[in-house]
Amino acid sequence: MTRRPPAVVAVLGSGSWGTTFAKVLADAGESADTQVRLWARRGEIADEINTHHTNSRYLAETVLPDNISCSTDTAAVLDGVELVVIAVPAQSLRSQLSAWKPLISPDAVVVSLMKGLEVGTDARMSQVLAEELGLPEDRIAVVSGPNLAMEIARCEPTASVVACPDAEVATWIAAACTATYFRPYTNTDVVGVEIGGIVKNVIALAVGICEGKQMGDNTKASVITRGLTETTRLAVALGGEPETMSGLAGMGDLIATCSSALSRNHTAGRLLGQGLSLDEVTAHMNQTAEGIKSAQAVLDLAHQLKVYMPITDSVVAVLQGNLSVHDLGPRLLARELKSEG
Ligand SMILES: NC(=O)C1=CN([C@@H]2O[C@H](COP(=O)(O)OP(=O)(O)OC[C@H]3O[C@@H](n4cnc5c(N)ncnc54)[C@H](O)[C@@H]3O)[C@@H](O)[C@H]2O)C=CC1
Ligand SMILES: O=C(CO)COP(=O)(O)O
Repeated sequence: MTRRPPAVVAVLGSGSWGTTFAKVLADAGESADTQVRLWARRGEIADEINTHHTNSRYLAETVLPDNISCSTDTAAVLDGVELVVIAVPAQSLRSQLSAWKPLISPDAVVVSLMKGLEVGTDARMSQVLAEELGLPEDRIAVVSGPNLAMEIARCEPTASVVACPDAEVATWIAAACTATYFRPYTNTDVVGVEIGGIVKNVIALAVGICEGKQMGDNTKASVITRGLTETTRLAVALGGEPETMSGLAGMGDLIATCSSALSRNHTAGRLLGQGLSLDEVTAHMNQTAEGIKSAQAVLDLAHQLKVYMPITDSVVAVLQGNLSVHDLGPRLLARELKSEG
């Protein structure tokens, strides 16, 4: 029997992607009169959304649907909700879950939109959710793909992946976020989908550095391609499927993120390539570039699993100040010759 759509959906996190995905859910559920409750940390964000149906700090002049409400009252946002979507910076997730756990319905499905590895534990966001909320894995899902928020806020068409070990749960979530401009595919490979979304941010830093140094398309294409190779190595070592990496959550997101000035990770890399220090880049960014903090965790996982990730290794060396952006290319090119595989 097909499960009915959720009457109410909660989205925790009113940044660019949380607000945009709330719009996707609201547009998808318009005919079913779905109500989307968005949680904001700051009252002024909630007031603007409820009054003007905009979130100008993150989405400029995008007008949000009327079936989105926003509140700083987490209990009110989560009350009785069966589908909870979380879109906060990865490094902030765990510290908030202890307060959120008693407010989340015991039968809720929780979806992560986050693309980071937790510093210190190297844990994926779905793992953090399972640990802190005590939910079975078939009630935790991930959405990831070529999903630059600003383009989606403008209703520019894209596809994405909803991953959950339970295919029926993935299908139920996908139905709840299917809009005329947003086409979610389903996958049961949570590991592969998450790793694709996490490591592409690190590769995007490298491609951004190439951009900042005004290197050519051949160079960037080579970094993107070899970046997909090392991403796939890590995903498979963690139990992911190689096919997932040639899909939307792997190659798709890598292409979008490494090609777009909208990408915060690509932008951070470009600024590094132009000679800014990491502190200067961080001060310049008013949004989250997950790759900056996740890169070391990705490399830690690679070392633990004996997975060779030379691009990630070089990005970490740059971020740590142990490698100049001018030496990143030569370091990668000077390695011993080997087969492409
Ligand atoms: N923006 C995009 O195009 C996309 C972002 N994502 C992922 O979505 C996740 C959320 O990122 P964005 O919405 O882009 O971030 P953002 O930088 O646009 O907004 C961050 C949001 O988190 C809040 N925040 C910051 N620190 C916090 C803390 N310590 N506790 C609670 N909330 C805090 C901010 O107030 C803001 O509402 C990230 O993991 C990102 O990789 C995934 C796909 C697309
Ligand atoms: O994940 C994203 C696109 O799919 C957004 O990328 P950035 O976090 O680099 O902006």
